[in-house]
Amino acid sequence: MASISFRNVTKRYGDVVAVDDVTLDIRDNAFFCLFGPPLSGKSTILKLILGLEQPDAGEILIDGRPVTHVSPAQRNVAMVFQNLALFPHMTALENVRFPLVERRMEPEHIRARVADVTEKLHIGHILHKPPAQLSGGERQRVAIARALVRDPVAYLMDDPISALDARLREETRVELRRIQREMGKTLVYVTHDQEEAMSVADGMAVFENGRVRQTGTPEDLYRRPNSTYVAGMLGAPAMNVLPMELAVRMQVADAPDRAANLGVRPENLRVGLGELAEITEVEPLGGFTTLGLSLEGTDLRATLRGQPKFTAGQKVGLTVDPGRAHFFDAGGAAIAAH
Ligand SMILES: Nc1ncnc2c1ncn2[C@@H]1O[C@H](COP(=O)(O)OP(=O)(O)OP(=O)(O)O)[C@@H](O)[C@H]1O
Repeated sequence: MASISFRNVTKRYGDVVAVDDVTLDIRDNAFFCLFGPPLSGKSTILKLILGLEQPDAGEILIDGRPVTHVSPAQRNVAMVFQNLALFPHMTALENVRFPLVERRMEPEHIRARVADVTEKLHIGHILHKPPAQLSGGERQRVAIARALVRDPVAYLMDDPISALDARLREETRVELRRIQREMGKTLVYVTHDQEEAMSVADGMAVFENGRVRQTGTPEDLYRRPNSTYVAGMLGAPAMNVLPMELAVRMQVADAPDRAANLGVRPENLRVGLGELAEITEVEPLGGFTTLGLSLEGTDLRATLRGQPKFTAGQKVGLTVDPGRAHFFDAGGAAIAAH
């Protein structure tokens, strides 16, 4: 079990600042997501935790102890590599046992550890098979079992399910959530998929260009983004952001004087009778419908429940759900409503 903290950590590769003055607290036993676009520094954070890279400045603590001079092996943090990293000539069981055999552990201890981990991962019935005879999801679980059998203090995953198709991804992330809870271990998980991060994480950090823009629970970040950047990264369709000159036409109350832009999530935009905006697109998605709207040339999106009877070309009125408006200053920082 372990908490992991970064204190003003910077890591450079030549002129590139991969991680820029990052301060971060990952609590013990958390499912913590590092979320951000490509090249924003997420994988470098994992390498720093593992000890494969050293920070140029700042300090990393595992369970409150600085680890700058602690070797990767002594840190006892496990990286769960993707399924390709399984040994193809070994059965699933031999793969899972491997880290313990390599450490010359007692056979009795190995048996007990392997039984415990394979039971929690529900892979007892496939242990006799070689990786080539396993499905993508099964291979992933065997890879996780091999990482966990060592009993690390925390485990790390770098975008582990991005190669799977959409349905398998959904199933696997539910499974990962269950495994993490049952193992009772800190999991640091890199993803660039906002839906994945929102659905599995108890805590997350949103990255931009090596910097942490905001940390919190997914719900916190969704409800109270500190900037247009974070607001735009979470939620699909993305939050609508429009200049206050336009927003006043929707009669938004409580706008602070400094507000330069209004942010409103598609599900908080009310579409009704009126002449304010024009519907440009109707996208029925079963349980809900997404509308494309044009407000004086600015494109907006609204998400409505069910399949309301709107058609493209129709004029409509727009208002914002009370208390659901976000305000941002000219630099994109969030400001509180009056
Ligand atoms: N070994 C390295 N040598 C030089 N530059 C590197 C090295 N590793 C990472 N970088 C650079 O550091 C920055 C951050 O990269 P990193 O891989 O941490 O981002 P990421 O958010 O994990 O991206 P992705 O989602 O694409 O994996 C990038 O500009 C990258 O090119």
